Amino acid sequence: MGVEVKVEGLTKSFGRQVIWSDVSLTLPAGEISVLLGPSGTGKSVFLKNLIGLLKPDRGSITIQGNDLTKLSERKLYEVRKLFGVLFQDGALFGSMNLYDNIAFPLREHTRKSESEVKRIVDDKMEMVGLAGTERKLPGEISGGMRKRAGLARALVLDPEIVLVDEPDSGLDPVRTAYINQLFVDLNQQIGATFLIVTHDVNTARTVPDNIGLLYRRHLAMFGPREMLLSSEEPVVRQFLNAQRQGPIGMSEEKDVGELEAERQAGYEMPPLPPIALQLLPTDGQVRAGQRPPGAWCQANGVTPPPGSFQDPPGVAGSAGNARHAQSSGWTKPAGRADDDTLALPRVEG
Ligand SMILES: Nc1ncnc2c1ncn2[C@@H]1O[C@H](COP(=O)(O)OP(=O)(O)OP(=O)(O)O)[C@@H](O)[C@H]1O
Repeated sequence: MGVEVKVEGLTKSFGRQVIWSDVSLTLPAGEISVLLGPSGTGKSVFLKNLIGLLKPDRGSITIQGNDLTKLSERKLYEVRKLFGVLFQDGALFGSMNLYDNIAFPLREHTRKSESEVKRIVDDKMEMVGLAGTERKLPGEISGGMRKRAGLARALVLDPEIVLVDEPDSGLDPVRTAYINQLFVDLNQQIGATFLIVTHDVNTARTVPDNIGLLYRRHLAMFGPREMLLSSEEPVVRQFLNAQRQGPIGMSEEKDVGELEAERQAGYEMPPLPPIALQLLPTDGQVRAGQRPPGAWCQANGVTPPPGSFQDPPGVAGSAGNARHAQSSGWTKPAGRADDDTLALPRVEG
């Protein structure tokens, strides 16, 4: 399950306002990718282009050999069935209970019997932890539950590609952590290709296999998580480390004067923080797209920042690392203390 999405030279404007131009990236089949960018850089517009709700000015979006930008409305309707989308607010119908909201795409797009619909809805509600809330109305539940209901609805047609727009908006950090874990678990269970649009740096640091950053109407960088988290590229470094110092200003980019003032004030970019361990599925299995910690750095001769790939404080006995080791063939080199810096993956044969 999960299909590749290949975007080449995509450009979108509204009238004379260019939102972004020449965006090229490939979402690898079955992997989780995150798209970051300052507010207003066109991340949501990018998602809407991917599902054909907006038409780009130029460029192509290729899925299973079809260029979505060139499809007829009828063919596009068919290809859209590959997608499950979670919009920012869950986009639930306020007058329908959760069961009917989640059943809606099945009743609308398939000829399944009501007993079959019930089986699928029950299954998806269980997957997102909402079993027992079928009769609740969207207005009676929390924002986090609404998102999970929206997610269940996005899953009912068994999508190959799941698009998520700002899952953390309006959620506290704990609920954000829960929903992030849910994405990892779902990716492991259904194997779909995930693209998550977010501003949340912690999500970007711990969830995806790949990260992209939109900035100044371009895709500044897109690639494996470890590549961006060890990047010295000023924009990438500033954004991923949530710093004030760097080229991104209050309203998009800083001008030359602001940068010069910053330089004269002696501001320097702090050292790169450690690369966190990537979240594992809760059942301890490794997702198909998951790479062993440090694999990209090792393959590319990059020394990760000190302290990388350690368990977060409070995880006794390096349980997380042990789980990585167990399931990915990765081992911590002998003779290194638990609080030592980097342990690289074992290179096979
Ligand atoms: N249908 C539309 N017509 C005209 N302009 C639009 C339309 N949709 C979006 N825009 C403009 O495109 C720009 C990018 O909007 P978008 O919502 O994609 O940004 P974003 O990166 O998702 O922002 P945020 O992180 O704040 O949600 C904004 O200037 C917005 O006003």
